[in-house]
Amino acid sequence: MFKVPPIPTERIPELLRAMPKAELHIHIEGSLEPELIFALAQRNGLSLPYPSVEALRSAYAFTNLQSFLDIYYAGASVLLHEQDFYDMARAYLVRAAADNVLHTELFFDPQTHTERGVAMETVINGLHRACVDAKTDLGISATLILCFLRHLSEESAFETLEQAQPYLDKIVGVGLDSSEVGNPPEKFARVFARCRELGLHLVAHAGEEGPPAYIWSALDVLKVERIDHGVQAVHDAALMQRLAQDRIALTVCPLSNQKLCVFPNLTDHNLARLLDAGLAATVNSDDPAYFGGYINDNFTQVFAATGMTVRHAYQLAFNSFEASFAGNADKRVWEHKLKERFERFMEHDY
Ligand code: HPA
Ligand SMILES: [Zn+2]
Repeated sequence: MFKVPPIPTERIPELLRAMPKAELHIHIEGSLEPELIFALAQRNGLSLPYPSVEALRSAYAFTNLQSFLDIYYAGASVLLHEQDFYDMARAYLVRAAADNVLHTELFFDPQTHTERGVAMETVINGLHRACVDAKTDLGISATLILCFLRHLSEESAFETLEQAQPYLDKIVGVGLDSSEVGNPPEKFARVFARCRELGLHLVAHAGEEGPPAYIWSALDVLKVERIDHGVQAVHDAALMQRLAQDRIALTVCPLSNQKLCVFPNLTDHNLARLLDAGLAATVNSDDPAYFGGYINDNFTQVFAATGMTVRHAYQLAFNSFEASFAGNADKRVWEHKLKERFERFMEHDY
């Protein structure tokens, strides 16, 4: 185990921003800033039910997951053409590179678009082109994870998989998102089994608002490799043991949890408790345009609120590389860069 250098506490925010990291839980439609929503609406000749950027932004006051999802799907309705998807992903990737993100796995929700008559090809080609360009000119590696909307039917998920079939070389895996409570993982057992046969990686949102039982079934029925959110696992000791033993990563999103009232305050967040119990937790932004911050804001704010340590910082960044679906050669390079960055910090080199 890497011996973390004794970096002074007051330099932790700076360290958190500078350290290399991977982002594994980011809905690309949730990176759509109000300014870009308005620009795309204008470009596409659409009118919005808000008079200004400020009016739209001030509507971002959420009480739970559903209150957010309603406005999130409305925002995504300005995306029509391949270039729109490209521009959205490009804006996020530029922002992520500035936060020292070396690798990211972008969630996208095709049903939000195909239900409005936008072709799967338009969605995937636009996002994929942004990923290719980002590797070349930003030096950031980016891959795509197709998410099924769990409030829709199993039949719709199968139809979506069918539409994605010609583009499977452009996606690394599938996930499950949208309204959790009342839509348990079991509903998608067969479609996940099919995705597994196709060689795709599998993840699912579970235990954000839903019970530990949904995390168990994401693991045992869907056979996912990571759990998105998973913060409700602390209510089940046997589940905590299982997650720790199998090194199942949790992609935790502190500002999202705060904004959707999963925890009353950021000071109540259980991230340190998850790490201290030996779970492979990571920090992510979820929907940064809606929740008030990108990945570095998530890191600095949760550390400031809960008093986590340099050891936690190292562990979180290490976990993010380890839990990614990148190849082992890339992981070793990133982990080496991480160690080096921590060591250089001791020499006051920033
Ligand atoms: O945090 C989330 N949970 C479920 N679905 C979502 N879709 C975007 N963000 C989320
Ligand atoms: Zn999410």
